[in-house]
Amino acid sequence: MTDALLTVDGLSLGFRGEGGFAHILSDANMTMRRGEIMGLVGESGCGKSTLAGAILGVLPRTSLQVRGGTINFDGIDMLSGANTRAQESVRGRRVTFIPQDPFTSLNPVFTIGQQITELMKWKSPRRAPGGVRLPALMTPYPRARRRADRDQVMEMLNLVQLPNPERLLKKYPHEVSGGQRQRLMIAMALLPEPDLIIADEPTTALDVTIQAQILGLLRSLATDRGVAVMLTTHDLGSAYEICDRITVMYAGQDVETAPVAEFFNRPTHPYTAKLLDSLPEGGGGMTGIPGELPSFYAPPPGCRFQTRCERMTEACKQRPPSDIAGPDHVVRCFHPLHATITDALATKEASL
Ligand SMILES: Nc1ncnc2c1ncn2[C@@H]1O[C@H](COP(=O)(O)OP(=O)(O)OP(=O)(O)O)[C@@H](O)[C@H]1O
Repeated sequence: MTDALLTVDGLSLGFRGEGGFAHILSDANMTMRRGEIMGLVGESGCGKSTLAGAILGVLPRTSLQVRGGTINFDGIDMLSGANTRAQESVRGRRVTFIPQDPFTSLNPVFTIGQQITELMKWKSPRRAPGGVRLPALMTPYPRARRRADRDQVMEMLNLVQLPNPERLLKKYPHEVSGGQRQRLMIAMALLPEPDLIIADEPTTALDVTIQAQILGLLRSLATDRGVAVMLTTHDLGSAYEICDRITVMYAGQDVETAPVAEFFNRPTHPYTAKLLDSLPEGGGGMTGIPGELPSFYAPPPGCRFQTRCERMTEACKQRPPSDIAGPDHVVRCFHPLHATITDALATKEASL
């Protein structure tokens, strides 16, 4: 795909723990295009945050083992150990992050202003990449850049509709509300002028009336600025409101990817259909699919969803289904729910 900004291809990784090796992602794939909002949805524990963490490079190094696959951001291999300088120039600058809980991501002992100044010192779009590396305290922050950065901060705080930005910068994190903190997080994610924002359930910690405002703000700012957003969420209602495409994860694998209208009108993987059926009226969380996720320590050969699927056959037990692509619609299933995809499957299987 020519317009791909981020490509995750066949990513398999996990953690070594007391119970053995936990296969958290197994042959996971996803693509992000410039300027789009992609929803990454699925039940709790299916690997959404782990995939986000792998892209951001924040998974615990001591227990993490990458067993295969690639993450490519705009031509940069984000997994290679030989590429750390290029990766550093991407993380926090070209790829930024909005956390689930804005309170724990701000340091309680520094004012908001001090924390934004620190962010801009290192991640401002005016900071020249590369150069000589000095210890943090000796790294200069020239006055002219500091002034231009501050102007940009004020403009951004206005854009995210935070009143009295001058006063806000003097406050400590505990002195502002959850909604204001999350607006601040959106501002901080946008300030480096990234190409991609990873938003990991950015509204879960907020009051339900504030959630829609925050997501609407994220959508409009991202669209205005042409920034891609990867939104991990349990909430299919929110994904419907703001996403262009949706990828469904199940047990560490992407099982279906489709444009948002097609996703809701023609769910094609049996798991997606069950997810949509399980929605309480009016949208909301995902509960109520009988059965459990398979063990991460000993995932079944074949399809991961087999034990919960009414369409399961012998083939599903024996080998993993491959991705079958319709136009712009990818599903990992031997028995998809729609004829167009089934036809594609038949053609592909016949040609093997
Ligand atoms: N460092 C780690 N060591 C061992 N297991 C881990 C580690 N990090 C995550 N896991 C496990 O990986 C699985 C997937 O977790 P992950 O947080 O990626 O899922 P998720 O889909 O984002 O869930 P949620 O929606 O609840 O945040 C979980 O079972 C989790 O316990």
